[in-house]
Amino acid sequence: MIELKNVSKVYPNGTIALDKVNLKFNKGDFVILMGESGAGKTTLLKIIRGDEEPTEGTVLFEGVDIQRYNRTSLRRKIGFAFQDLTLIDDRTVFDNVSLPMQFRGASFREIHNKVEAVLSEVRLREKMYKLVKELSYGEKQRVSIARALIYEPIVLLLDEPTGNLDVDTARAVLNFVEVLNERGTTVIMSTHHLIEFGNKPKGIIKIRKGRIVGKEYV
Ligand SMILES: Nc1ncnc2c1ncn2[C@@H]1O[C@H](COP(=O)(O)OP(=O)(O)OP(=O)(O)O)[C@@H](O)[C@H]1O
Repeated sequence: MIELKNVSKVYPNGTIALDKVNLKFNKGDFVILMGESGAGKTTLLKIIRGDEEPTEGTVLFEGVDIQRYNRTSLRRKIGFAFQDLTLIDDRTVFDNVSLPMQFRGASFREIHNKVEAVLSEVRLREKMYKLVKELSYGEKQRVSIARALIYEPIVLLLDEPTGNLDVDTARAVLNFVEVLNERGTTVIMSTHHLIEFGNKPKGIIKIRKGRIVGKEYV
């Protein structure tokens, strides 16, 4: 469903973040991108979401060049939670999670029901009306994932979802993501450390200095 063909990304300052990357992701995959800091993981995720344009090569989503794919439907189909979280600290959890739906002009009832359901999934239902700045980092991480799930995306991109989390919270987040994957969501997740979780084999893609240096299953 997602295919990268000979994708390179050179930032304006000359940094080669990705170098001739060829990858294929299929529906229902659970793929972990592993690589050191600066390897190009975030850049790869941004390119898959169409947020960064490759300098060379193409990305196909459902067979269509992602740069030509309708932006709104792309945003709905590909949910993401990036490292920097981009949450609004002095707004409630409810506001943060519902923002994408508010932009779409959904009714309050529709928004409320959906937000409540998604927050229950990430076990944050009771924090719905708390301000984001009152939450722990692990809770913020889950708010960010909840927001990514509001449209029931078919692909979920997670950039270091367990970074800065203690082992138990990290495992809880990963278990939840695994449940989503079992329900059919394609998951592509970056990390630089691997925490053991679940039984289903995961594809691991190793990336170093912008190049794919290994593919395996664990
Ligand atoms: N906007 C940008 N402008 C210039 N260089 C950039 C930009 N974003 C990233 N880079 C550079 O591109 C390379 C890849 O960065 P990227 O953020 O994709 O790595 P990463 O593997 O996600 O690292 P981390 O694990 O630290 O998040 C790095 O050398 C980085 O400094």
